[in-house]
Amino acid sequence: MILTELDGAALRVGALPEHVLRLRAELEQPDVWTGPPGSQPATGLTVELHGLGKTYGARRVLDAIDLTITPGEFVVIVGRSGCGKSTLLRLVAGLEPATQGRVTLDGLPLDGHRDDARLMFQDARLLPWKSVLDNVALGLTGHDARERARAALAEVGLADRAGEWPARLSGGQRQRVALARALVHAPRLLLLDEPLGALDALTRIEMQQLIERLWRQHGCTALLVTHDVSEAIALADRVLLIEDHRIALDERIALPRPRSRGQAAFAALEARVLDRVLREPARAATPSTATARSYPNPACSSASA
Ligand SMILES: Nc1ncnc2c1ncn2[C@@H]1O[C@H](COP(=O)(O)OP(=O)(O)OP(=O)(O)O)[C@@H](O)[C@H]1O
Repeated sequence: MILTELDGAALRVGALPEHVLRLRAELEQPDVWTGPPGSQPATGLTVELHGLGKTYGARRVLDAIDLTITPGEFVVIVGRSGCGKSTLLRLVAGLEPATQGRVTLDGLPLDGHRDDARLMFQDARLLPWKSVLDNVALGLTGHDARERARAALAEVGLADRAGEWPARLSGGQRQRVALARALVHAPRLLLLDEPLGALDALTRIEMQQLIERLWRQHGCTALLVTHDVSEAIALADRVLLIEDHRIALDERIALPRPRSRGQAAFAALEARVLDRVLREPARAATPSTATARSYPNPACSSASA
């Protein structure tokens, strides 16, 4: 049952609300391609960081980071506030230049923002004077632009809200529109900067499940920044911890999908990663030793970045 965890949460507050039942039906659709008719799922980009560093004036944020993200992988970045998570995402998005090293996508040096990499932020950033459909269709060209936008809205369960103004949607619905706006371009890389940070707990879990399903169907590579370790364990193939300007932990999450927070292995991993994130940086191991080797876990394998 996909929504065991959601059911559990809902049951604690009473009967399952109608929107949860609707979402359950949506999520339990077979895992088949639901993109625009005639289109194909994308192939995820390979993302490589070679000695990547960033300073703002005298402030060093990231230092000599090496990392390879394989096509279709879902990588989640966690770490204390201000450690450089969003900075890393912006560098991979080509929104800012690195001050040291470089990013390559499929082996090609990144040179500014690319159309096949799409971003989603905590704030949906919809244009309030355009309808939901026109927001999703923004930047699309061709006679079938609106049809493709409609298909993307259907993918996120909002086909019936196409003509609405963004202001009339809930926060969760606005984030669904933002997700549709990203996916309509068939991105090969999806960059998610704390997109669920402002949502309530139940909506957040719904959105995690939606993102996971659509990431799988679309076949893109995904890089997500979050403060929420539970969200990281729910979604990630790998969880990276940024600490002291470097990747201090690179933990492979081998739990089968879809995942449930009710599983003992989930809870154990969450507790272990959270414990590592909260450890005082001064007492943390150096990047070369702070791998899961210090935290043996039969369910997971891990490697230093
Ligand atoms: N444009 C900028 N100019 C100067 N300093 C910046 C700039 N952007 C970020 N910083 C600094 O870089 C550091 C890392 O910021 P970043 O936003 O990447 O952290 P974060 O881990 O995403 O934080 P949070 O979890 O609080 O969102 C912070 O000290 C921040 O003040």
